[in-house]
Amino acid sequence: MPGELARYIAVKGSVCVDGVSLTVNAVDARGFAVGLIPHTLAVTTLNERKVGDAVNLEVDLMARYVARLLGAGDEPARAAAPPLTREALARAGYLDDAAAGYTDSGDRSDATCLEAPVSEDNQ
Ligand SMILES: Cc1nc2c(=O)[nH]c(=O)nc-2n(C[C@H](O)[C@H](O)[C@H](O)CO)c1C
Repeated sequence: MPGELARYIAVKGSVCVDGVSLTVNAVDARGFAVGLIPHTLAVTTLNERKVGDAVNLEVDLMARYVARLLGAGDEPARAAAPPLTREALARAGYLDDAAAGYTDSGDRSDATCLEAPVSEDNQ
């Protein structure tokens, strides 16, 4: 796991692996652990992953907001989090779209996920 992502991953928090939302069960210095239920294995490509494969990781938006709020003066943390707006929260599923006055256009070009490739080299 790239070091810059480790700060955003916490037990019981969410992480996206190859686009699949998962719950973090454990974290240590080497990385994090998740459990995979049969449904997830059946309907995603995660059952094709082998030890050492590179995967796409996306960390939780709320974790990045917290890091941003706590990270005054920490430029990487501040840059990683988008501005905290009702629309951004609605896009991420934390607010009802209508209540936020936001209509989903389906356009994810301004998506707020922080992505990083993971390989054996940077674990
Ligand atoms: C939050 C979450 N956590 C897990 C998990 O820890 N393990 C797991 O196997 N599946 C989880 N899921 C469900 C998957 O995101 C879902 O099965 C896929 O996205 C396919 O719909 C979800 C939604």
